[in-house]
Amino acid sequence: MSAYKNSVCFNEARRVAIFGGTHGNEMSGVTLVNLWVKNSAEIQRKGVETKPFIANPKAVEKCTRYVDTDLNRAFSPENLSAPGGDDLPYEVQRAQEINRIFGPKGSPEAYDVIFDLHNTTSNMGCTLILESSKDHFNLQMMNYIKKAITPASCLVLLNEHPLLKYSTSRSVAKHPVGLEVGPQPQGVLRSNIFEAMRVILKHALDFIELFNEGMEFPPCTVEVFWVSERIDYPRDANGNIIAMVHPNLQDCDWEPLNPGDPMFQTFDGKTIHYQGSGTVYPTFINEAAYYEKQQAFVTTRRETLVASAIRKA
Ligand SMILES: CC(=O)N[C@@H](CC(=O)O)C(=O)O
Ligand SMILES: [Zn+2]
Repeated sequence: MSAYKNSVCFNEARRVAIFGGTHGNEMSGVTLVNLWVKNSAEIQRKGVETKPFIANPKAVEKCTRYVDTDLNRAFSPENLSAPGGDDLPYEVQRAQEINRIFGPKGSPEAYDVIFDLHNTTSNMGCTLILESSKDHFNLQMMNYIKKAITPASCLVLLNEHPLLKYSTSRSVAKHPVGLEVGPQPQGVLRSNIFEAMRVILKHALDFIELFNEGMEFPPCTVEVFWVSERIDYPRDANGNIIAMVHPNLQDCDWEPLNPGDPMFQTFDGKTIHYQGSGTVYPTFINEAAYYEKQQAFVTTRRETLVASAIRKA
């Protein structure tokens, strides 16, 4: 039957959703999803039902990240089972609603794939975000997309960390995929960023169609950047920021940062150096939405993962 030994089987991915506006001020995803709600021809594929969906309509209306609390942190078991109805924060109510429509999270009824479209103010380019190093379906999808968009490139950020992982909107699906494209200011549309996002989605949906048609994908390797540490801005005793991202680091997402390299510049011009033990790859450098989260950037380690061959069950 299979051309490869140890091929991992997955069910066909028949139910796919594309979320835009999980954050209401990230305009590429909001705009693409609104377009596709009007006319979904571009995102339909044989044997797949793809649903475009505005995840946080109230935040989109106000062009703000969220109304009460960050929707992309709201899908914890506690929130999803919280009683309280109308008294709950808006985004917790919305998370419960999304979980009813696309989940329940962790159940066999859940959607197969959710693509969640985000923009960053950081100079990250095209970034696909995964939550598990063991999801061979998603790893194969990453390999397919990377090859398909050559000579353009996209990197894979793996957010699998006991403390830094958070409960995302897309985590409701069996195979959650984040797509983060930048740099783009909040509330702004840039054509290059919009088009880059659109192209990635096209290839991702092509992959799903091919998989459902029975194509087998041979074993491969995928380079990932594995989240390792959150770095906050230097602060005074009152919690106020006392330094900015150093000019040598600003916009240098994914470039190696070595012990001793400049990291921050204080308001009186002093340089603060990176004190880690080895080379890391910083990303989400100076992301606007992360000031409230006490995060100046996140460090990652570069690793090569092996993806097993996959085929449909
Ligand atoms: C800038 C931004 O919103 N980034 C996303 C990343 C993700 O989707 O995992 C977030 O913090 O929710
Ligand atoms: Zn976002």
